Amino acid sequence: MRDKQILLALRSAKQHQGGKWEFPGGKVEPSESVQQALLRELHEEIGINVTASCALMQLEYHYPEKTVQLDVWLVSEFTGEPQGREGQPLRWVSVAELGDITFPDANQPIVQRIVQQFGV
Ligand SMILES: Nc1nc2c([nH]c(=O)n2[C@@H]2O[C@H](COP(=O)(O)OP(=O)(O)OP(=O)(O)O)[C@@H](O)[C@H]2O)c(=O)[nH]1
Ligand SMILES: [Mg+2]
Repeated sequence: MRDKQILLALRSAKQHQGGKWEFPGGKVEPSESVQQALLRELHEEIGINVTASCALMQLEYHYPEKTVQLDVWLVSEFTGEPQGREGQPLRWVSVAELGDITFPDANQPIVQRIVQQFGV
């Protein structure tokens, strides 16, 4: 989050839940903590260095083809200017705009929480 706006990235067509907007991130590797994965994924995918973050929520969602456990963190400070380092389009949206965006089905409670916590 920066200046009350939230950064989203477009998942590529060939990824799971492709063509939908995501909160940037990725899978935790066996050797690392969730915090380490957060820092690594955001550096790899959008080229930023996270300097302040806090846990927002955890959830589990059963897609027909797989189950995901999402550990969602709010990044409030970072250095570097975000860029789609894997060619993915990025966009900044206000909390009010979140309702108009197509997210993976698992994300509904995350959007609700952000609106609760940061919406007007
Ligand atoms: N990053 C991210 N993943 C999400 C969100 N919502 C959601 O259901 N997911 C699911 O969680 C999983 C995250 O994996 P990922 O594709 O980001 O993992 P990754 O960066 O390591 O990339 P990979 O595709 O190379 O394995 C995917 O199955 C994705 O569909 C979201 O908002 N952000
Ligand atoms: Mg990813």
